[in-house]
Amino acid sequence: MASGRKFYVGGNWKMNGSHKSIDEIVSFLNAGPLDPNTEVVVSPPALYVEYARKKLDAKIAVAAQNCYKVASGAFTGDISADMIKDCGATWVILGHSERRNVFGESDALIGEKTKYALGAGIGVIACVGEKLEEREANKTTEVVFKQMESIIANVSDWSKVVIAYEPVWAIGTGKVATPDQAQEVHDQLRKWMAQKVSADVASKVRIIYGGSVSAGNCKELGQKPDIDGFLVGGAS
Ligand SMILES: O=C[C@H](O)COP(=O)(O)O
Repeated sequence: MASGRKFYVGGNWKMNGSHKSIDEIVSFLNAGPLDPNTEVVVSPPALYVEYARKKLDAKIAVAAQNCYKVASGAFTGDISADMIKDCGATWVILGHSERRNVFGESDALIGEKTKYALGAGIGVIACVGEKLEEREANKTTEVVFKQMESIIANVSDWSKVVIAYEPVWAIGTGKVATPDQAQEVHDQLRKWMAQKVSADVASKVRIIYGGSVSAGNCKELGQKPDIDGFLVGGAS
């Protein structure tokens, strides 16, 4: 971490949890102590967003894991940014690799969702990342920049966006990117942002890393100058 960007740590619980397990995590988190220089956000499944929000201390923010691109309508099974806000959460994760690769979400749809969520007053954790075969074919930046194009075209307020670089090959595999591998992509992303958006936005936007982050490896990763936090799955 460097240059005044507040460290950001998100816990993405994915499709896991119950009232009982959430109660346990909430008591642990509420008991703290939390570093006041770190923004902490937890992301329960949608059904538990409001429950977690009501139980957690105000110093811990809540994020939904996904939402659709409009306020309401005939979209069975989905939720909107307006509903997330109504339930007291302030962030949404969009473009997670599981949404892209399991549910087939496109860059264009993720861009539209980003635009709508920001407009509705919800912050966006925008996820990008390459698959193993793309990294092995030296296409990491090509892939990540393409995913980013649809996001930057839809951002109205960069102070409400956190970028999560999550190499797909590192997610849930125990195969964490080395601090140098992650730093390299974060640095390239920040330079790309400086060119495509502005030097000011590039210097202020938080770029967090996700993919097999644990208590054991987070310290070394977090010391890299362009790693501004984490999106943690299993370990959260
Ligand atoms: O959103 C979190 C990422 O998918 C990382 O998951 P993981 O920590 O289980 O590898």
